[in-house]
Amino acid sequence: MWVGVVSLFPEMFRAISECGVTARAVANGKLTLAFWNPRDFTEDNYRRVDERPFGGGPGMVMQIEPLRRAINAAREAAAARGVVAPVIYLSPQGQRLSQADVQQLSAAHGQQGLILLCGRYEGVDERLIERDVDAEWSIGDYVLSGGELPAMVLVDALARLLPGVLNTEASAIEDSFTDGLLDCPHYTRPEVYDGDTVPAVLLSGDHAAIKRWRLQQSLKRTRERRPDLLVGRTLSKLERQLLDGIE
Ligand SMILES: NC(=O)c1ccc(NCc2cccc(O)c2)nc1
Repeated sequence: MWVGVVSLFPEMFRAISECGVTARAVANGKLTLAFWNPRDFTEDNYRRVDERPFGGGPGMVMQIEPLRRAINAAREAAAARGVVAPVIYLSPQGQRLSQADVQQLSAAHGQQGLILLCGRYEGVDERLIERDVDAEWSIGDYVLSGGELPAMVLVDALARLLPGVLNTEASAIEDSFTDGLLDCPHYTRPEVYDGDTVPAVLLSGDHAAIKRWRLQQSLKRTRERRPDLLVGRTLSKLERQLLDGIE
């Protein structure tokens, strides 16, 4: 998967290109990150990328031209690789991103690519969004100092869905729970910690019982913490029984 990033702080992305699962995906060529800094596409001596907002008010707004030039450079690089890459803008005004959306984005663009536009300051001139942005996404209802962290969140979530990035066993587990439920509790050694034991079923070796227990825990945890996730969800007969506490 090829991801073009338009950002004033490309060095921030070392957090995913140099650490963990995403770093391995970059190292083995499953994920490619390429960067364009709007400041390199300025023409004035001060390399201006922002200006005061028309109509007054606090903060600054990112100007159209450096962003357009950076996006066009990213588009050319994508085209040179035969990749058609939509431009995604991360902002609090975007659609709330869910795992289902990540799966859809992965299915639609996972093998191709994306261009991620990271805003700073109070955001970008609306005319840039109208002309060049294909989709606007938000990772949550809070304001951050830039779109870089949301962009890394999206890249991380997409990278985990790429074939071979997670070991097959882990991704199988992930799939069974990312079908809209919260994850079950997890335990590992020691078996007893300061008097606290591990649920016996997990030590039983009865894989059917373990699978049932984990599903029941996910369902109960989801009902307790995120009942909204169960709204409109058709439960299987087994899920209904497990939720109602019938072992
Ligand atoms: N919730 C998010 O995905 C998110 C995204 C970006 C961001 N900051 C940069 C920015 C960008 C645009 C407008 C704006 O007001 C702020 N903060 C939060």
